[in-house]
Amino acid sequence: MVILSKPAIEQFSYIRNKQPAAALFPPLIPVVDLSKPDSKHQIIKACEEFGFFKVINHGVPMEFISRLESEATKFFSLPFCEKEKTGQPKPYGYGNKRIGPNGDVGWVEYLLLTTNQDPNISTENPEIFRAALNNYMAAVKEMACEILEMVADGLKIQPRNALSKLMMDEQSDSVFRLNHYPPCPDVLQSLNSNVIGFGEHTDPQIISVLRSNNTSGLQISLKDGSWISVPPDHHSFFINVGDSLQVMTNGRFKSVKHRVVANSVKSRLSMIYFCGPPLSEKIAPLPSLMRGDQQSLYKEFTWFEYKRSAYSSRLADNRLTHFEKIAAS
Ligand SMILES: C=C1C[C@]23C[C@H]1CC[C@H]2[C@@]12CCC[C@@](C)(C(=O)O1)[C@H]2[C@@H]3C(=O)O
Ligand SMILES: O=C(O)CCC(=O)C(=O)O
Ligand SMILES: [Fe+2]
Repeated sequence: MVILSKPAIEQFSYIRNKQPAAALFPPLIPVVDLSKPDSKHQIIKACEEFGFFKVINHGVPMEFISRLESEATKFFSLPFCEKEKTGQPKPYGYGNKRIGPNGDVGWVEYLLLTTNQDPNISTENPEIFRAALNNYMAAVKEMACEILEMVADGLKIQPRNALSKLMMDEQSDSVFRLNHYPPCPDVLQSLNSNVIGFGEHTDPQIISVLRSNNTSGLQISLKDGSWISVPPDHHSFFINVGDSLQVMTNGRFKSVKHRVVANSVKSRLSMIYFCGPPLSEKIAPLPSLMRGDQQSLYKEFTWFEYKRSAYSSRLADNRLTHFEKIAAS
């Protein structure tokens, strides 16, 4: 049995201030069936209202998903000293509890990988892990590309690949993350508060494509500041609008604030493909979305500049505000 001393208990973050609870009947998370002809309109609506939606009939073979899940489970079950051999996430590698370089602490361990280089994961059979990763990432990338083309279509942006080409570019700075949230011992879950698995934040990229096992924990924040739990569904994917897409739509879409709370019984395993543009890409509202003399709400910046700023500010900060033009008073 593991006995946790008081200082060890105190180092984790809890949800202290209870935000307004979502209404008695919280809104249902939009579900987009990618095989339906009107899915682009549903995507636009969901991006405007929630910055978040679930996709079904996505075309990613269940076999690819299960294989990667099983490889990731094997990896996270290794003793710490084995996992550590993968190297720290500087920027890519194995991380434990410290979420990113800022000292934010979560009840989580993870592998952070780049999507355009074979990773060096320390497992018994790295070749099998790599093959599972490559199959999964290629299929998810294709689906993400299709979704971004539907977004462009739905917004009447020309050409259709104006958004998708950024993540399809050879130089795209996309990242892939495997998160493992072990069951959190009850001693850490004090009355009325939950241990944080991953602190609240928005994803800085264009969109993120998330798949998890059947364990709950993911929550999204609604426009009124309340939080709702996302019912897990291991057959589907969840799409987050990221900060970059908020800027490219000049604020018409909002990036979704989300977090993960620890579960006391089951472990949660999530795999997330973060679709990023090339580092040198200018992140700015798409010209075809700007009507008449409409101005950009944001200053000019590149993905490199935004990423640097996101990594140096703390998780919960509304980091896009540094890039907003100050409204004339
Ligand atoms: C505290 C952190 C940890 C960061 C950077 C910084 C703020 C936002 C985090 C994320 C969140 C989305 C995925 C990720 C890969 C990203 O791009 O931004 C994460 C990154 C990391 O895990 O390194
Ligand atoms: O693990 C999850 O379900 C979400 C984690 C997350 O938001 C992230 O890694 O950016
Ligand atoms: Fe996230």
